Amino acid sequence: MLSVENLTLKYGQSQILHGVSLTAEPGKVTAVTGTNGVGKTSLLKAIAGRHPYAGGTITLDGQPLHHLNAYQAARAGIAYVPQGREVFPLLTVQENLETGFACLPRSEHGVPEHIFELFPILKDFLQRRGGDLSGGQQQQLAIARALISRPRVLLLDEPTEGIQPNIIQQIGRVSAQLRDQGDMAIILVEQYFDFMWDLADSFTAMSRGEVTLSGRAGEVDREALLARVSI
Ligand SMILES: Nc1ncnc2c1ncn2[C@@H]1O[C@H](COP(=O)(O)OP(=O)(O)OP(=O)(O)O)[C@@H](O)[C@H]1O
Repeated sequence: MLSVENLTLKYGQSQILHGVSLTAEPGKVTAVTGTNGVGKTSLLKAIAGRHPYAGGTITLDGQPLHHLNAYQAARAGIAYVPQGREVFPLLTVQENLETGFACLPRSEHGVPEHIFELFPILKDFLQRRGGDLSGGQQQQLAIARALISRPRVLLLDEPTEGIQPNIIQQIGRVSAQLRDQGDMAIILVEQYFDFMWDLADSFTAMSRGEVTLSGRAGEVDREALLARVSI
């Protein structure tokens, strides 16, 4: 289980996160939501070692992760699919996937076949450049690349943004499949309410760097949560 406690984060002098706490259990999708600029991406960046946090603790299965950098976080089992995907446009799909090997020992350098079962289109396009894929295909590639390291925690930052409905459905199905395997905790930052509502097992809503509502599916009031996502 990933546990974030009382996390604070700053960009220079401006404090963005003010004591955020959440837990993400294996076999569950934990949704983090809120309007633009409330600090959702900053929270994921802190967990993924992409930006230092000022205070608080992050633990994975009870072990404190002491201010890891991105490489160390990946080695610890945390995979991050950034908003905007960050696919390398001039590298092929194959090469993009291989960048996921960076934190693995050489003996584990191989693209697991189940990745192509999740995203069959990638197998057809292995030699195509990342930049020539559609937005939806790039999102699939970004998720596939994150899965290469067999993470224990998968961080998805607005995976539906700018994606057509049929690919959104596929990303929903894949996320549910990964969740149902039971060994991976998924944190989903999302503003597309229905997608998140249908998929997630628990919800955390943020406003101005603080958690304003959290709870499990079935316990959280839909309208109260919706009000925190709508502007
Ligand atoms: N590198 C940075 N330097 C300074 N301020 C930043 C930086 N990155 C983000 N911010 C600011 O921090 C705040 C939170 O940004 P963040 O991207 O975490 O929010 P968000 O909830 O993910 O927003 P969105 O839904 O628009 O992606 C915003 O006010 C943003 O302008």
